[in-house]
Parts: sequence; C-alpha cells; structure tokens
Amino acid sequence: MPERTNRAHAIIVMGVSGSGKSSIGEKLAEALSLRFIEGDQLHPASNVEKMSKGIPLTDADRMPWLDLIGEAMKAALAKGDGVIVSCSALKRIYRERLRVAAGGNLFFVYLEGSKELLSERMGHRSGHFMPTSLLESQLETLEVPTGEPGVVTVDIDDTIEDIAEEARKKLAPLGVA
Ligand SMILES: Nc1ncnc2c1ncn2[C@@H]1O[C@H](COP(=O)(O)OP(=O)(O)O)[C@@H](O)[C@H]1O
Ligand SMILES: O=C(O)[C@H](O)[C@@H](O)[C@H](O)[C@H](O)COP(=O)(O)O
Repeated sequence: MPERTNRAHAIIVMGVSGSGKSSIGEKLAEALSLRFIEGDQLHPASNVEKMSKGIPLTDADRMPWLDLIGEAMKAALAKGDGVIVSCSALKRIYRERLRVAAGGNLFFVYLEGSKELLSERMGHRSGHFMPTSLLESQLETLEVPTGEPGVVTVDIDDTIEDIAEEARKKLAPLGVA
C-alpha cells in the first residue's frame, strides 16, 4: 500500500479506451492542482500506427510505452511534484511495472463502465486514432484492478465533473488530497 504522507503522489487514471481517462484525468488534475500528462502522447509512433489500423498492441509493444510513462512519473516525483497520467494500464503486470517506476508512490483511479457506454463514448469522439473496433480486445485484455493496493474504482455513468469529484473523495482517505 502506498504510504500515507503529505509528499507528492503520482496518480494514474486507467481503464479501456473511451472510459474517460483524458477527460477525468484533466478534471482531477485541476481539482488537485497537479500536472496532467496525456499518456497517449508518449506512445511510440509504431504503436499509434498499429492502433490506427485496428491492430491491438502486444505486451512487447506496450512495455517501452509504459517505461516512458514510468520515467515521466519518476521525473516529476524527483522534483517533488505530484502528477496525474492517463494510461490504460490494462494488465496487472503493467501496473506493477508502473508502481516500481514510481517507487511505490502510485495510486490508480480505475474508470469502470459497461461495454455499451464505452462504445457509445468512443463512437462520439472524432479525430482520435483509436477505432471503436479495438474495444473488444481492450476489454479482453483488461485485468480489473479492484482490490489491488492504492486503487480506487469509479463508475463512469455520470458527468465528467461528478466522476472526478467521486475519484477525489475516494483518494482522500488514502492520503491523496
Ligand atoms: N462522463 C462523461 N460523460 C460524457 N462524455 C464523456 C464522459 N467521459 C468522457 N466522455 C467523452 O467520451 C469520449 C472518450 O473520453 P476520453 O476522455 O477520450 O476517454 P479515454 O481517454 O479513456 O479514451 C470523449 O469524446 C469524451 O469527451
Ligand atoms: O494499451 C493499449 O492498448 C493502448 O494504450 C490503449 O489502451 C489506449 O487506450 C490507446 O492509447 C488509445 O487511446 P484512448 O484510451 O485515449 O482511446
């Protein structure tokens, strides 16, 4: 379990594509006065190209990307800054790698929602490289993090503001405020 202290924390807003990682991450960062990093922007070009073609990423594709996210969190924490990053973090081994990178000082906000709602939200998005056809493989790959240390789960069937507020309330007892 991450320590309860007043020091800077790293938070990853996680979930499958369309769950609202970018939207909630930005809102939560605003509420907690933390810097927000869009994890999608750290993907190597080859990953973006693959996803654009509707090809799911493999573990080998994701590892260099997770390491870049890990380095970004580590750099922020080293300066004493808290940071929020959006990252699908679908498997437990990915989350463990990210926890190690953040020196154990990492919390996850897991955005949980039905396939129908996720598909609807992905469908409404324009100009994004991720096709809705990849939702199926995202859901198959997802290992639900609920119950792991430092994880809070929030339901996405709400407004962006209320979801971010729910996440903030659930993080507060863990020492993240
Ligand atoms: N709670 C919400 N209510 C309504 N629309 C939402 C909500 N969360 C996200 N969206 C919209 O759904 C789409 C996917 O959200 P996004 O933040 O890009 O998700 P992700 O980063 O997980 O792929 C975007 O068009 C976004 O504006
Ligand atoms: O691990 C993965 O397969 C990808 O990282 C994926 O989960 C991620 O969601 C994409 O970057 C698409 O971006 P959005 O999540 O913003 O749709």
